[in-house]
Amino acid sequence: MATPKALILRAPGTNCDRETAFAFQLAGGQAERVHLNRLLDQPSLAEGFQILCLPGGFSYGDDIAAGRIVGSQIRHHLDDVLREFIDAGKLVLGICNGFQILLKSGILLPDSDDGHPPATLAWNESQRFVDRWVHLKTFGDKCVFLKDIEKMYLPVAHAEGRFAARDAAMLKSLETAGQLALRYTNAAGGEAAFPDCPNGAQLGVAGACDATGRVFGLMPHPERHLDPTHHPRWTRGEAGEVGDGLKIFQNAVQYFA
Ligand SMILES: NC(=O)CC[C@H](N)C(=O)O
Repeated sequence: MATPKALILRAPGTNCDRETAFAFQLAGGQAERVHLNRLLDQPSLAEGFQILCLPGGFSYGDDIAAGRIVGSQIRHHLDDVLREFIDAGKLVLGICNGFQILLKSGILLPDSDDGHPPATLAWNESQRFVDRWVHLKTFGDKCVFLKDIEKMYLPVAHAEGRFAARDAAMLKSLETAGQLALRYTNAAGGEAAFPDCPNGAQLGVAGACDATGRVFGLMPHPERHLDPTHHPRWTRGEAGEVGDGLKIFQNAVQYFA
């Protein structure tokens, strides 16, 4: 098919939309930044795109909770549009604030029977905004965006990133289903304690996908490690040939090849 097009959905306070659009272009796709109000006004706009991406930032100033307001807008006004998008075999990616939105909207994980989300991203255990580079490891092969990726080194920058399922049974069922696809590790690839796990997430979860593997949210920022020179120690020869984050965008674009 023709080059896939990514809709980068931005809202007041989004601050990673340009970098994210650039990432999709670098990966061989096309990208257009679309304001949430435009999509609310004209939901059929989504039909012209194959990928929908919610980028990072502080949408609506993180008021009430990070991602809550855009999450509610989607829940009440765009749920059908996104469901149709996903049912058509298309891809949805949420980065950091986008991951928070995907969980709060019920798009990534369907609500439990009592109408509440089965998992959320709570305040970091430290109660502080954490901004650092983290080691990551993938689990299973369900997630389309993580195809052929084993590990990555990416930056995180968030205050509300602690993945928490509502109870142990839910956590277990997500784990068994292979949906807890991305986890923090220490530098040796082992289990991560603070600060390698920057937020106290259950099982060190850094990213999760839906049951189809085509909807994925992650706390780290792949768009901030596209080029080897983004690596904090590239001058010491520690970076690879390309930035670790690029592969996620390439996987999305190549999915439609
Ligand atoms: N980088 C981001 O997207 C930050 C997300 C959100 N504003 C938080 O601090 O948790």
